[in-house]
Amino acid sequence: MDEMVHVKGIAHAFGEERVLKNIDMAIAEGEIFGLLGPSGAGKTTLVKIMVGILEADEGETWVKDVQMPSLQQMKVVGYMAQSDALYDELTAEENLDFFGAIYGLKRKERKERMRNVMEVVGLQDHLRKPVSQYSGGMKRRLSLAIAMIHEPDILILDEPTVGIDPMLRQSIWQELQRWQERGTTIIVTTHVMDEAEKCNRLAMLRNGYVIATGSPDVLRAHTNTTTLEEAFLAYGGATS
Ligand SMILES: Nc1ncnc2c1ncn2[C@@H]1O[C@H](COP(=O)(O)OP(=O)(O)OP(=O)(O)O)[C@@H](O)[C@H]1O
Repeated sequence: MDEMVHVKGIAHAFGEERVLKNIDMAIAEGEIFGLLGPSGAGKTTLVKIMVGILEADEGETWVKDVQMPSLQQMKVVGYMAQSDALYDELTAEENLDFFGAIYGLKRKERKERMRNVMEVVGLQDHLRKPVSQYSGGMKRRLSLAIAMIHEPDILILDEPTVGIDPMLRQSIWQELQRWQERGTTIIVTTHVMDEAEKCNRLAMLRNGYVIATGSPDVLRAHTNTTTLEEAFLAYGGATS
């Protein structure tokens, strides 16, 4: 199986604070890969480096054999940030159209995919509404739809289901699994254990270090624990 994302010896600091310390990670094509860790562990910083919007102080990041940051790889990656990057004064349809055009989609393609991704996130009836009238959860869902509009090979989602109700969260995960079946690689940050459970493999992060990597079953088996929470603690993941 091909490697989609390869991170080698990544280190990064903000001022004096060393946020990532010697991170190595390889993510294969078609995996759902989770970055699990408490707030401040460095998950967002790491995904920003993978996406290419932040350059690490040390190390290399490769996405499909191209070294990041790379403008060319923008079309390969769909990124959903933790804070929504939406145009409030535009409608959802106009936002999707704008981002679709940036990714080089033709008008007809944009129309078709718009409908499709808005159904995935349950917003098909709100296409014409200005984003300023969206709730926080609706904005999250629209951000996910935007990350998906160009059908990227790799979806990188930073806490995609925060603020989304359990029913919709479940249906979004089902859709992510369908995308995976079609070959999409999905990288997702979370601190929710039941979401981590849905990942094929996980990297557990704490204080800028990867403390363990493996499938949920392997991580539990290695630590002789029954839950991922217990496994995280057994690997030294106390949050204090
Ligand atoms: N732009 C920045 N400038 C200064 N410090 C930053 C910046 N971005 C992140 N940090 C710091 O880096 C550390 C790691 O932050 P990061 O957002 O990567 O963690 P996280 O694991 O994603 O946390 P959360 O789950 O709360 O999103 C934190 O201590 C944070 O304060």
